[in-house]
Amino acid sequence: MADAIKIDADLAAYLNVVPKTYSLSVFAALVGYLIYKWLVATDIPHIKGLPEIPGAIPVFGHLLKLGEDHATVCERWWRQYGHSVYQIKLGNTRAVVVNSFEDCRKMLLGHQNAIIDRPKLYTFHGIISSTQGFTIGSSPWDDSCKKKRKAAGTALGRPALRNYNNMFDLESYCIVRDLKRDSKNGQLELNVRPFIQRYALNTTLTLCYGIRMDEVYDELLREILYVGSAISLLRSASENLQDYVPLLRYMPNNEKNIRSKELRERRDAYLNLLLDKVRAMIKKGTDKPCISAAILKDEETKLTGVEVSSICLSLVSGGFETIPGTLTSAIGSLATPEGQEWQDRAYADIKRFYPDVRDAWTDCIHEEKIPYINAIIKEAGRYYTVSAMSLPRKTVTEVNWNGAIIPPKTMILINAQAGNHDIDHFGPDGNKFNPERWLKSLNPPTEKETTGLPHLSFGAGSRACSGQFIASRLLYAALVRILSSYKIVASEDNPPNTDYVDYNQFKSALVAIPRDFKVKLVPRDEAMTTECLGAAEARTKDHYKE
Ligand code: HEM
Repeated sequence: MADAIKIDADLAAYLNVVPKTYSLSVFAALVGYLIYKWLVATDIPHIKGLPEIPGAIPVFGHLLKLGEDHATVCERWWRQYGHSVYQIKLGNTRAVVVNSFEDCRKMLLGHQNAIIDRPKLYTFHGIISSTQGFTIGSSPWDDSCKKKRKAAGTALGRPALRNYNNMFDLESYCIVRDLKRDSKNGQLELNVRPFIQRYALNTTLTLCYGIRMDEVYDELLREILYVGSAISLLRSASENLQDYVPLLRYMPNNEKNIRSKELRERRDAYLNLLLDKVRAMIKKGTDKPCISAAILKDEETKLTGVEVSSICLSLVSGGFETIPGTLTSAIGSLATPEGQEWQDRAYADIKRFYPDVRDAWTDCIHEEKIPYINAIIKEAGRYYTVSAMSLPRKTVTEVNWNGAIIPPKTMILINAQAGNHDIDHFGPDGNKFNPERWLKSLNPPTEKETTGLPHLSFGAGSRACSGQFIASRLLYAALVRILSSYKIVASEDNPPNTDYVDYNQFKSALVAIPRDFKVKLVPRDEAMTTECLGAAEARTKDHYKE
C-alpha cells in the first residue's frame, strides 16, 4: 500500500515537472528561433525566382565572403553558379547584383525609371555628408536631386563645353609644360599621375569656383585630393561593415565614425575656404564666371545654398579620381612594349588629320575627330573600369526580372567591371587592352559606329554620369598633346601593372587608384613641342589669374 502511495506521488511529481521543463524548452527554442530570424533578417525579404548565392551567414550575410574586391568576387560567382543576375545579403541589406554586359544594359536602360533612386548609407550619408549635403551621385531621387542633376547636366553637357576652351587649353598645356620641366625633357623617369590629378581637379575647381592651382604639389590641391580619396574609401561596402551591420555602429571608440568626422571637418574647411575666396573675388570684382559665384551674387539659379555646395562637391569629387585613374592607366598600357605600336599608330593618325602638329594642339580642345585617339579613350574607359561596381542604385517601383518581382526599395548593384570584360559581348580577347577593337579598319583608322552603349564605365540611363562628355574631352585633349610631344616608354625598374583588376592599389575604394609606376618620355620633335608650348602659354597667360 505504502509502495502504491509512493508511486502515485512520484507520478504526480513527474507530471508536474514535465510540462514545466517542456514549456521552458519550447520557450527557449522559440526565443532562439526568433533571435536567429532577427540575425538573418534583411530589409527586403528573399526575392522569389531570383537565385541567391549560397553561404550567407547570420548578421553578415555574404559580406565576409565578398572580401575587399566585391566586383571580382561577384564576377567569379556569376561564372561559378551560372547566373548573371542574383541576390546576395550585405548584412541586413538585400541586394541584386547584375553582371553580364547584356543584363547590365537591360537593367540600366530597360528599367531606367524603376532604378532611378540611390540608397542612403549610414556612414556616408549620416556622418560624412551631414554638413554639405549629398553629392548628386549619392542623392536619393527627389525634387532637389532632379534640380541638381539638371544644373550639373547644363554645366557639363556638350553645348557647354565650348565655353571651357580656354580652360582645356591652359590645363592641358600645364601637363606638358611640367612633364617637360620635371623630366628634364625626357632625361628623368617620372610618375604621370600627379600631373593628371592637378589637370582633373583644376578643371572642376575652375567650373565651380573660378579657382585653379598652378603647382602640382600645391598644399590645398593635395589636401583636396587626399581627403577626397579617403572619403571614397569610406563609401565602399567592404570598408564600411557598419552600414550593413547596425550593431557595429555602437562599438565603443568606433574608429569609422571618428575618421568620418575628421574627414568631414577637413572637407568643410577647404570647401569654406574656396567659397571665401570666391566671396573675396566678388568683392574685388575679380571673380570668374562659375557656379558658386552665380549663386553668391544671387543670380537666377533656383538653387539653395546647400544645393550649390552639393553640385560643387559632386563636380569636384566626380572628376578628380576617375579621370586620373583612367588616363594614367591608359598611359601605362601605351607605355608597354606592345603599346609602342599603338602609340605609333596614334601619332600617325594625329599627323593624318593635322600634318602641322600646331593645329592638333589648337583643335584638340574643341573637337574630337582623330579615330585612333577616340579608340584609345573608349578602350581605357572599358578596360580600366575605375568605378568597378558603378554607383549603387535603388528601385522605386517593382522590377519584373524574367518573372521574378524585385520589390521597391531594393539595392541594385551594377558590376561594371564584369560587364566590361564579358567575353560573350566583347569577344574572347575581352580581358585584353586593345584600342583597335573600336576600329572597323586600320588603314586608315576608321571608328566602328557604336549604337547605344559602348561600355558600362559611365553607367547608363536615368542616373548616367553627368560628366561623361567633359571627361572624354579632357582625356582627348591631354592624349593628343602628350602623344604628339613624346613617345612614352615604361620604366624598367617601375613598370606599370596593366592587369584590369590588379592595377588598382585599393580594391575596396569606390574609385580605383592605380599603382604607381614610372615612364620615360622620349621627345618626338623638341623644337615643335617648344613652339606649341610657347603658343599655348601666350594664349593662356591671362586666364584664371587672381
Ligand atoms: C573617366 C571619368 C568618369 C567616370 C568613369 C565616371 C563614372 C561615373 C559612374 C559609373 C557614375 C554612376 C552612373 C550610374 O549610376 O549609372 C557617375 C555618376 C556621376 N558622375 Fe561621373 N565619371 C567620370 C567623370 C565625371 C566627371 C569629370 C564629372 C563632373 C565633372 C562627373 C560627374 C558625375 C555626376 C554628377 C554623377 C551623378 C549622376 C547621378 O547620380 O544622377 N563624372 N560617374
